[in-house]
Amino acid sequence: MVQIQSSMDSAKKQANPQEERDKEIKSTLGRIKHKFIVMSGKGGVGKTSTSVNLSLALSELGHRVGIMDVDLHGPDIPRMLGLSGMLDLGPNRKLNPMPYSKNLSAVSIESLTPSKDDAIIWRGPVKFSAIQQFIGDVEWGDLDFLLIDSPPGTGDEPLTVAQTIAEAKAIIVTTPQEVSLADVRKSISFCKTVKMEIFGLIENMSGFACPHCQSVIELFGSGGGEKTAAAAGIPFLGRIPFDTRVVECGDAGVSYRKQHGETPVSKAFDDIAKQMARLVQA
Ligand SMILES: Nc1ncnc2c1ncn2[C@@H]1O[C@H](COP(=O)(O)OP(=O)(O)OP(=O)(O)O)[C@@H](O)[C@H]1O
Repeated sequence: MVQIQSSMDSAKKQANPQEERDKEIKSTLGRIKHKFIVMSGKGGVGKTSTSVNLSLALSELGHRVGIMDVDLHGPDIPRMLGLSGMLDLGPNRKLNPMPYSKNLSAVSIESLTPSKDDAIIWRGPVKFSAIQQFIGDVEWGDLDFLLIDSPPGTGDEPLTVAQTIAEAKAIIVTTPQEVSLADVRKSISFCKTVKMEIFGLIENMSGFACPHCQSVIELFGSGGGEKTAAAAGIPFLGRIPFDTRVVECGDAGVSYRKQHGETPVSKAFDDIAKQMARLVQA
């Protein structure tokens, strides 16, 4: 937290820190066209993998994309993108995101801690303040899409994003099993309570795409996400099959689409990215 702390040092901020922070957040967000928070009711459903692969797909369509995690307890974005190191402070004392490619850059709360294995133990109000500061202190420049990966559930992190970025829309990720879908309904209720628009729902690990014959086996069932979305009256964005190579690529920090080209998984992400681009224009 050294850099983030130092950017708070000006006398002006000390005079009225919240007002100054609100101004910084407004100016940072003013240059970002579409902001999304990627949520899930339950852990391990592939929310971070979805955020990363969707960001890659959007950036390859030519959109300028930023990806950020506010998962203070398990920030995995840099690892999945093969990025490491600390964030730099720019000349205006703002944090520079880590470039991944021409169109994609990333920031993670992890990049502010000296060791990747350091656990962050913060309580609600401290988290709220740190996340707000983190959002305001990043110099993204002009972006078409910002994807914010939040921890599972409906705790402080998604609440802070909802309260800080009024125009953020939620993308909810689920797996097809009933146990995940029950938690999705809690996420839907959370969004309604905090008045955050739900952009859509994605069903991940929806069938197993056999790497040998490319046929799809319904591992955890399929279609529950679409039914849940229809029942809640929210858009269904698509299904992503289970593919063991997603795990290998995520663990190795390499891009799935670069490594494996056109597969049912890359096609699913491409289709969702195209749909997102189309829907935000509508
Ligand atoms: N479509 C998929 N096919 C196969 N494995 C997947 C798929 N999506 C995600 N995974 C794997 O599932 C595991 C959990 O994924 P991920 O970390 O993205 O979930 P998460 O919802 O962000 O978890 P967390 O609870 O940490 O927030 C990872 O090992 C990831 O590689």
